[in-house]
Amino acid sequence: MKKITVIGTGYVGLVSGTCFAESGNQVICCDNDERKINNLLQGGVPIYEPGLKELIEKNVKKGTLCFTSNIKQAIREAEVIYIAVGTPMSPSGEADLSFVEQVAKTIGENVNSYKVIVTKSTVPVGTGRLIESIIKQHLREDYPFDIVSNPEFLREGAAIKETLNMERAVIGTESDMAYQIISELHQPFTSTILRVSLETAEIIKYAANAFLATKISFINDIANICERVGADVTKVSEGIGLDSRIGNKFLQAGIGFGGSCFPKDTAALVHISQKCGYDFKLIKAVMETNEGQRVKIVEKLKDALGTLNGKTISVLGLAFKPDTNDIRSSPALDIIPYLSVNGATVRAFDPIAVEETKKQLGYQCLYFKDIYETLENADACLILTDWLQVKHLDLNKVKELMRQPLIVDGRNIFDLETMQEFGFTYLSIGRQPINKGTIISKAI
Ligand SMILES: NC(=O)C1=CN([C@@H]2O[C@H](COP(=O)(O)OP(=O)(O)OC[C@H]3O[C@@H](n4cnc5c(N)ncnc54)[C@H](O)[C@@H]3O)[C@@H](O)[C@H]2O)C=CC1
Ligand SMILES: O=C(O)[C@H]1O[C@H](OP(=O)(O)OP(=O)(O)OC[C@H]2O[C@@H](n3ccc(=O)[nH]c3=O)[C@H](O)[C@@H]2O)[C@H](O)[C@@H](O)[C@@H]1O
Repeated sequence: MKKITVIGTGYVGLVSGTCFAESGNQVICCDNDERKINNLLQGGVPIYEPGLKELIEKNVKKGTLCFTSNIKQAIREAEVIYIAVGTPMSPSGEADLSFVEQVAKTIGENVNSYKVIVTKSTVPVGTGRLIESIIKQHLREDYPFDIVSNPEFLREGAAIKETLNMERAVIGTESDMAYQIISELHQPFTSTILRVSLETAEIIKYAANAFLATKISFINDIANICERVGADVTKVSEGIGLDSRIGNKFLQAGIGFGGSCFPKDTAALVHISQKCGYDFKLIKAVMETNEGQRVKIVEKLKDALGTLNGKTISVLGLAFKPDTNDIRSSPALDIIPYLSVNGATVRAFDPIAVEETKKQLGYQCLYFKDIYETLENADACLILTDWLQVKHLDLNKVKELMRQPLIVDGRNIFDLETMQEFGFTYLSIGRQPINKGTIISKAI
């Protein structure tokens, strides 16, 4: 049992802290956002993540998990301190380290015994050393401490499952004692623990995200070729994915990657490489392809409708992917304002991300939690997130509700034969259009 303080109670901090409590440690999750902490103290959970609420309730009840905005006190009580604050993209594309630096200073000022200080936030190479020097600068007395990089690989929507059963833990540190402590913390979650240097651990995180982003842009480029040559990208994914050297994951073509990490981390990696004098052309191309996918889907829609002006468009999905209410860098945030500015009325559906989207887009669209209500009298349906509710749509009902049966699908949810059978005009990614140019408007 270790006393752990997690600084930053967001997606990563809250999930990690809760899972460390579940595996038998005494955990304090702290944050400088008092509203967030008050909400947690009152039993609320600021994010939607399957299984999280139950695990928080269980561990709070057991007394192994608590929340506070008194960060100084939480630092003093800890043996292990996890830094899990945000590292957002700055306007230049670089990772903004101001939250990390601020936390390092507060840690330095409050260290009162030996502590292991672990970075879980995704940070550019060299940040571990920077944290070490900031802490040293602010120490009140000459207390010993060790620095560790322990990057996070969880996926939103599967965060609890993937933390309790992680595929691997990467621990970057020079200290044998710190390695011992952090590897013991991970033993309940995985037997695959890789010990590396601080710098190697930091770059492993960026390399992992950049590689996954590359797979997505690669298949999207192949999808764009498929459209031109009459092939089907879903079959191409299957065909190449059967090769165990390639694997079938992250080969789903569509509107490209969103979320709080791939866009930010690919941009940060470009800066990391520039800083060390390397021109990482591949990752720049990955980003360019990704941006192009959002434009392409809107072009397909415009092309099918003739004009956006005066049209009613039902957008299905606001979150950047299913099972999360996270809308950071979600395609919907770019696409809805574009449709609206160009004269369309947008009716948007999402099962859980409506409140978050309202905060950003306000009344640029009408919001619905009922998927069928969203589709009433629509000239087109635009699928942006592969929610289960979208996959399970009753297509007969959809056809009845819409003004004309036009679906533009950014996630390749339906098979072409089904859409042909139901008589939709169906435009997807990397596959042949169905009934293009034959939309028949219903008289209403
Ligand atoms: N969201 C994800 O799925 C993953 C995120 N990461 C990385 O983990 C880090 C955190 O990401 P998220 O949890 O998504 O961010 P988040 O924005 O959800 O949470 C960060 C939290 O840190 C708090 N904070 C900021 N400054 C603080 C300070 N000085 N003192 C105390 N608290 C402070 C904020 O109030 C916020 O609650 C980022 O570096 C991200 O790249 C890594 C893997 C997965
Ligand atoms: O560093 C992070 O924050 C995390 O980033 C991603 O996790 P996440 O952003 O939660 O979501 P993913 O499931 O990876 O999806 C990212 C985006 O790629 C898109 N995607 C994913 C897979 C695919 O085949 N095609 C595709 O377009 C998704 O729709 C989504 O917009 C990584 O998968 C995690 O390992 C990592 O820890």
